[in-house]
Amino acid sequence: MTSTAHSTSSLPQQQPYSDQSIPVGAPPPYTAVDPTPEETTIGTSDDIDPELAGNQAGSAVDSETQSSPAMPATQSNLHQRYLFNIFSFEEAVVFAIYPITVCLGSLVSVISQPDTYFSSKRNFFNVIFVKNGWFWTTIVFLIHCVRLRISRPQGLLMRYAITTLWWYLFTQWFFGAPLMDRIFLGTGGTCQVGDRPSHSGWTSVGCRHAAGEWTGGHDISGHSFLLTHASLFLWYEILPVLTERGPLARQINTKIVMALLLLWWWMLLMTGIYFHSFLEKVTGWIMGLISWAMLYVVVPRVPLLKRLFSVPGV
Ligand SMILES: CCCCCCCC/C=C\CCCCCCCC(=O)SCCNC(=O)CCNC(=O)[C@H](O)C(C)(C)COP(=O)(O)OP(=O)(O)OC[C@H]1O[C@@H](n2cnc3c(N)ncnc32)[C@H](O)[C@@H]1OP(=O)(O)O
Repeated sequence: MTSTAHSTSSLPQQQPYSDQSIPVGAPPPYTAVDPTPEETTIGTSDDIDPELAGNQAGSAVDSETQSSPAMPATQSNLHQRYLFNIFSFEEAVVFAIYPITVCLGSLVSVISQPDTYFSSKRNFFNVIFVKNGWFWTTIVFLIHCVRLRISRPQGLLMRYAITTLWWYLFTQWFFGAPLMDRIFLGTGGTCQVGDRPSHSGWTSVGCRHAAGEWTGGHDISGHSFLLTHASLFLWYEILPVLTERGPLARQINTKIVMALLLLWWWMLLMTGIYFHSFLEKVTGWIMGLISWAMLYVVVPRVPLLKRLFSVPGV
């Protein structure tokens, strides 16, 4: 995600993603306006369809090795990065949304906790959407992907696989009980049925089935985790499309992704107001950063991994 300066005399149509409706030979919609010999593009060459890139995509231009010190000041400012070179401006904003929301929700909860539709665990959006949150995130991610024209989809599949794996290990199964339940039990938590610890209470799901009370340990907020984890994944996949402001950004597919992101944000705010302690929500948020940090912060800085995962926007 570093700013890139490609010599585009041989790469006239590099773009992060291609719209299938754009004819071959049409002007490149996702390159910087006012192209210069040192035109700036967003996206890895691995994502580019060779058809649209004039069969030059295979020549894998590495954005880090190609960064030109001679890049015009106006363009380099446009792609300025912040905080140890981790964030572009848009990424910093997206990243900040979630800790701010957790803090805001927690602040509201201290002031007052009004009884509303969303204070009920049985509310429609919780039961249908968040409780099946990875399913919906997957569907919406597919909706985003089907309109992209990507020459080598392995990177995209691997990014989804890693993100899914971390969700699975943390919330569903980690060689037995999921990580979030192991942390709860390891910090002194038990499943109390009546006044006795239950033997079926090795997982929060098992405890619920035994009509027990999951109590005593550090109960990391699964909602805080899932909503942060899924949102950062979707944001980082869609940001290159949004920041280019091309035709893809106006497609219904983009709007569907944004609608789910809005719902995830709202539900995180509700979690902030009505559920868990502040520390449990903060640790949920931190755990929700792990695969994002790996895929979108570490991977782009290791050339081999960067090529393997072809992270968009990098
Ligand atoms: C050219 C290509 C073309 C391709 C075309 C292809 C087409 C293909 C078509 C189709 C393919 C489809 C493929 C799909 C594949 C999908 C794969 C999957 O992913 S399947 C898995 C789905 N499973 C999930 O998604 C589970 C997600 N849920 C979880 O992980 C957990 O439930 C989690 C982490 C969300 C929460 O766990 P907690 O609820 O037990 O724990 P806490 O968050 O700590 O909450 C404690 C209590 O507080 C409430 N709470 C917290 N925040 C709340 C809030 N905001 N509102 C209400 N209640 C809240 C909770 O409800 C909970 O209550 P209480 O214990 O249940 O009674």
